[in-house]
Amino acid sequence: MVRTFKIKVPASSANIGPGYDVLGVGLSLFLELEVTIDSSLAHETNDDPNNCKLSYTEDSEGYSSVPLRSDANLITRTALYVLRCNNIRNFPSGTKIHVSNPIPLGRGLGSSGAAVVAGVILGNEVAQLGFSKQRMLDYCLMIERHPDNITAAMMGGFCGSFLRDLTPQEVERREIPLSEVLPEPSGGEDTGLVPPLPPTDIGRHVKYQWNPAIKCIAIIPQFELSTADSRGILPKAYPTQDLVFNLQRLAVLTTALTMDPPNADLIYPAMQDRVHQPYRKTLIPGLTEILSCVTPSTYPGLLGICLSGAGPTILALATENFEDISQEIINRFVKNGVECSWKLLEPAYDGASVEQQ
Ligand SMILES: Nc1ncnc2c1ncn2[C@@H]1O[C@H](COP(=O)(O)OP(=O)(O)O)[C@@H](O)[C@H]1O
Ligand SMILES: N[C@@H](CCOP(=O)(O)O)C(=O)O
Repeated sequence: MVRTFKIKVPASSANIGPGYDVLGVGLSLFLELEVTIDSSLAHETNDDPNNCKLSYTEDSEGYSSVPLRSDANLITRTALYVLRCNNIRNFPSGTKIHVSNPIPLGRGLGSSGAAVVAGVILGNEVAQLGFSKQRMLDYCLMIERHPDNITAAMMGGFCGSFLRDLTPQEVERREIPLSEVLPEPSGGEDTGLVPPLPPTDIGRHVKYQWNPAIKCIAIIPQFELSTADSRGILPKAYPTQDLVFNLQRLAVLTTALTMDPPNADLIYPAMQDRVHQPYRKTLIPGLTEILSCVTPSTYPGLLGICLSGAGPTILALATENFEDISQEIINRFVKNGVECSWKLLEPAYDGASVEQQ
């Protein structure tokens, strides 16, 4: 018997200004996996971690760069981690995975978060583990250690999330180097290790309302900026007044985005940040000018503007005038030698999904 199912996971924009590592909104741009498993072969034991056939549509973002070996590709490495935590070494023989990915890589639209969520769901479906989304979040957070993209991609909508304090024993389990959590890419000796199960309820979240009149304009520069590099540039400590600056705005912003009609006089200042954007400006030409010069008073319809995730994409929240707003931001990037594309997106309210076919 052949099992076929489709996994869909939304992109996400994290931080939304002051909500560094806290806020994320799922977006209407979906990573999709078409999976086929020949269950007549599923019970065959096999020692090859690369026995599944992985392919991408030719129009997928990163088509020419993402690895197709399942112990090297982020989606399938993540799935292998879930399988191995549950005493299953590899994909069933005859597993085929065809990926369609419209989420630009390394741009601040949660491509890695979507890949990790898709991989955990894939592992859950292949092994028929019956995990809830909340339990799958634990596996995701063992791999992508900030909850904002992962939570928005898994749960959908506009989310706030935190990581709970772990017990010393859990920290010991949690602090396993990623190389032990995920199988080594091709060439690494398969140690046969069974990774410990992740602690439960590592991440907790709430889903906020979102005024549907508020649309998400993503202005996407053509250069990649890895999230790891963009996180590495941030200070390890902050002046109290900068943290208070962000906390105050975070508390106001989560409600301001639910209000009808939307109030730009509240949303625009509430989207300011002193924790990550000031330091990332050195990595993104034109960011300083764009965040300070494109305002609701110069562009009617604009509510707020910020770096999307770790960048370089700019997220502009607006109710109208989308073309003019995006063109102004594109023009300012071009003046700094950066070419861009743009997309008009909506929140993805339902998050990740699986459709049996
Ligand atoms: N659909 C995908 N398939 C395989 N790997 C992916 C996919 N999406 C993202 N990745 C991996 O994640 C990396 C980008 O992650 P990251 O630097 O966090 O940027 P982003 O802001 O897009 O999340 C890519 O270089 C690639 O290694
Ligand atoms: N809070 C994180 C969010 C990273 O989002 P991504 O879409 O760039 O992966 C950060 O700002 O580092």
